Amino acid sequence: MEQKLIIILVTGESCAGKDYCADVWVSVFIRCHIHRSLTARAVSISDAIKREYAAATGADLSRLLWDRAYKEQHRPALTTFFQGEVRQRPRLLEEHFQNVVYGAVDVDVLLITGMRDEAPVATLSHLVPDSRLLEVHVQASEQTRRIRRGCHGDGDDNRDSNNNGSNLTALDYRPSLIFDNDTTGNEAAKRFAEYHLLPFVHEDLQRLANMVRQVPDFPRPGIEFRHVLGISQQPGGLALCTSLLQTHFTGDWAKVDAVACCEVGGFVYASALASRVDVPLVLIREAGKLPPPTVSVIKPTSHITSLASNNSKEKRIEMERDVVPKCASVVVVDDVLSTGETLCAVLQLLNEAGIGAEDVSIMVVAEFPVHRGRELLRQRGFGRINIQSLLVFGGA
Ligand SMILES: O=P(O)(O)OC[C@H]1O[C@H](OP(=O)(O)OP(=O)(O)O)[C@H](O)[C@@H]1O
Ligand SMILES: Nc1ncnc2[nH]cnc12
Repeated sequence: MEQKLIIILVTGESCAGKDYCADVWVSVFIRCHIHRSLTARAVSISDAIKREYAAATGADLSRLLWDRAYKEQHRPALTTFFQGEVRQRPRLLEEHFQNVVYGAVDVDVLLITGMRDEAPVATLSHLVPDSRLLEVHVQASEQTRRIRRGCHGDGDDNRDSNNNGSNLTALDYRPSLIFDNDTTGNEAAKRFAEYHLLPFVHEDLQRLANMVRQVPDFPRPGIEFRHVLGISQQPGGLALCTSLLQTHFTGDWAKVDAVACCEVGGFVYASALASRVDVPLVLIREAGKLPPPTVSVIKPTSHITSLASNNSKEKRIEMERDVVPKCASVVVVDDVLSTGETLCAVLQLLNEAGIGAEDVSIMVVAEFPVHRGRELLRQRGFGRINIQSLLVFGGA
């Protein structure tokens, strides 16, 4: 497969069925015929701490991994050990995550269970900048989980018992996808994977990626520029990109009131998409170009503009104040997400116009995780917004 590895973090409360679902999804990827032959594997990140605990205490590792009663006996000591390690090694999660990923360089799709940390895509994606990192949150009702707890284990581990109760309402961020795992059997999980996960390995995404020309040493030596806007200059490029933006959106276009975009790159893809889904545009321009009344905010320079020009400095952007009703549902579309400064400014501007983060989704054509845009958005209070990207690129 030419596309890079996809990493899916399968999260959720204990006994929601994370390990079960991860195994079902592995089999869906392996059997899918969209691609010639995909390899997929599920790995539990919490095995690492069990390994370290066994080495430190002499406990039997294979029984810790496979013998539920034995693991239960060791649970309090394992939890204390884990907490002590986290205190001494604040980057324990990153270390374990990287070890799991490096241990699976041979697979195309890696599913990681056993992770209970806040907003893992925002905090970890820069560590795997060439890969698409997704979080699928598996949830089940209290009653279902109680029944499952009685029947079988679900990879309950020290992270589970440490966790301060991550049900979705308590999450102050938004997982990429949510799977309701309340029914018995694997049919619903299979359908979920076919509908929501397989699109990420569809060849059309690779076709789109192939339309992005790489330009070495532009705009500065050492930068491998990806000409994302150039997709629209390729034969069929704009149509393909528009159709992928439409189909990859996890919301319902019928409930969207407007597509918002910031000049200049955003205008190209947002206009084509808005026309296709028949939704009006909200145009955001540099201050002084739109007629009053407007609202405006400061926009710091984007990553690429700050590299391109020595005297680049922040500007104001604005939109017409009454172009979209307050509390309307808005999808923000941009060509690139890199540092996230542009999207933060757009979200602040929408907020000035009466559109809160709860009514906004974001779609970008390409994301550069190395610049940690998702983390910036989260730190600025936009962590609950759904951000979807068609392409993921590493590099500077
Ligand atoms: O995440 P960020 O670091 O903010 O980068 C992303 C922004 O960079 C580019 O715009 P730019 O400001 O360079 O202007 P342009 O669209 O007019 O080229 C791109 O169109 C995005 O809007
Ligand atoms: N390498 C790159 N190419 C194009 N746009 C970018 N934005 C951030 N990094 C970029």
